[in-house]
Amino acid sequence: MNIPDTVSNDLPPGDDAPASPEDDANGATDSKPHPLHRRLKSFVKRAGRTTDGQARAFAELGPLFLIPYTPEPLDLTAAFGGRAGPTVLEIGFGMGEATAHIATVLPETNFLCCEVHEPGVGALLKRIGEQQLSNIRICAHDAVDVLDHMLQPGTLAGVHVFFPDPWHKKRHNKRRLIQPEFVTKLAQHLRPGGYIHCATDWQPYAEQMLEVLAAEPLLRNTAEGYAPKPEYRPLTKFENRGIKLGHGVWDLVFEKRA
Ligand SMILES: C[S@@+](CC[C@H](N)C(=O)[O-])C[C@H]1O[C@@H](n2cnc3c(N)ncnc32)[C@H](O)[C@@H]1O
Repeated sequence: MNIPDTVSNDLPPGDDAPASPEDDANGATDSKPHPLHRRLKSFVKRAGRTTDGQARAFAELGPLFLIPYTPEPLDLTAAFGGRAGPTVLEIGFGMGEATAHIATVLPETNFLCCEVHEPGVGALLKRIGEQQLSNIRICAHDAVDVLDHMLQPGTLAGVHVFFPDPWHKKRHNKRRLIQPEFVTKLAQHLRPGGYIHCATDWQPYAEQMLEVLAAEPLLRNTAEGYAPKPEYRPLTKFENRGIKLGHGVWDLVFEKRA
């Protein structure tokens, strides 16, 4: 199926958008929440126009590939049309370029992919149609809720977190996805031998990732320090642009201990 597009909406992935209390629908503002009750809010919804092609993909493919968020355990095999297979959770796929590539090179794996940016969801649906992908399902919802309410501990074969919002400013660092409590939660949801693969082009965040992942007792590093880029992860347009500007990229791959 080839769904034509009319307007390119291949925006660079979201960056350090200013956070304000109004952005924060659930009230996790910068104003002193109790640390034990602070809820991770790792994104600010970006504006963005859904193209005609993306809208068509929503209408035609949404019913087949979108998993609605409900705070109840998800039957993963049923969600993938009866296809039992290892399931990888991707958090924040942006426009889905890497996601679609990886789903093609790892056809036996089921990918449950979370993204809150609507044009990105449309873009991935469009790629699913164009590339005839059957091993992706999308939950257009906060991955923190999905993990908390829809996924069972010990079930995931892997977690992909590629170029998560870096939240550069010190006072926004707490919005970073890769921080101790969330990594513990991710590790608990992995099956033994399952992996977490993170990548970033922001060195201070890479350093934080390495420190936090290495400190999680359920995990072990598959490399000494940063990992070589696994073959399945493609160099995206965004990453190539960065590399041309001389920016570094750091991959981290940690495995759940048996
Ligand atoms: C900087 S972009 C990177 C996108 C993509 N992984 C890439 O490499 O191009 C980070 C994305 O993560 C999404 N995101 C951040 N927190 C999220 C969450 N808790 N649940 C789902 N998506 C999230 C944002 O909407 C944004 O599109």
